Amino acid sequence: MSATAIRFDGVTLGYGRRPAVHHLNGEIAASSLTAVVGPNGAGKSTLLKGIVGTLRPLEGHIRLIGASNVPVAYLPQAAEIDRSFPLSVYDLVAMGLWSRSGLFGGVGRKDRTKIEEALAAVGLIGFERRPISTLSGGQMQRALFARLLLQDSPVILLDEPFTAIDARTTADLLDLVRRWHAESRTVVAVLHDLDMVKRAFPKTLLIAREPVAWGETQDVLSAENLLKARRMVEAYDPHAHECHRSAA
Ligand SMILES: Nc1ncnc2c1ncn2[C@@H]1O[C@H](COP(=O)(O)OP(=O)(O)OP(=O)(O)O)[C@@H](O)[C@H]1O
Repeated sequence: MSATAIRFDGVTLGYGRRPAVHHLNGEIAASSLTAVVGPNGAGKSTLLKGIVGTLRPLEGHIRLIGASNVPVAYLPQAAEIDRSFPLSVYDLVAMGLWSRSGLFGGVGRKDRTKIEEALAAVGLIGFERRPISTLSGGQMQRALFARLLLQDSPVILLDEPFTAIDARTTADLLDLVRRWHAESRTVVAVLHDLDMVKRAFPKTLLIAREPVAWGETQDVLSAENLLKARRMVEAYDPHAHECHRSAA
């Protein structure tokens, strides 16, 4: 696994001309396990979309350092996934191989073994033929984690992966996150459960439209920083079109 860092240079991300996240400079270290936290509307999902590349920065650059042309594995928020699409669990999980084999690469014997291993790792053996529309929220999240396993990417981004998921499923999926970290992948997760962040995520980026604190989790999650983040989001003018502050 080639260790990959994520570098931000003067990054502003937004929609139209409206900035949602700005003044972002720094690096998510290769092989680190980082939580992104902040109040609602702080720009956490926007940041992940910028790293994946579905949202291009209005200013500045986001670069992956260490891996060239490797697709980032990305789990969007559950609300963004269309579950009415007629797809079986097996096919959903197999899609994880597309980034490597291509859409029309076909699924060979080795691939079938990998798919079965991924289904076993998330406890979904026996669910292969089930349409995804019939899965519970937790089962769907297990299937999506199996797809991430097959993507085998050095960079994995998770947007609120444990929201509305029961304790057992959360524990199982958190074990996979720990496994990815042990394999030296760079893992970034948007989370709201600060107790979980303190327990399981060594690094944290606290944002409120711009970075408030970034570093060791125990330093970042101080009462003072959390209050500052809340006030910054509350004070933010949603109608502002441009930011006149220097990006430095
Ligand atoms: N597609 C979009 N078009 C226009 N504005 C958007 C779009 N997506 C997000 N925004 C705005 O960008 C800002 C940041 O949103 P974002 O979803 O990144 O926040 P978040 O920190 O992930 O919030 P939450 O914790 O509620 O999921 C918000 O003001 C939001 O309304």
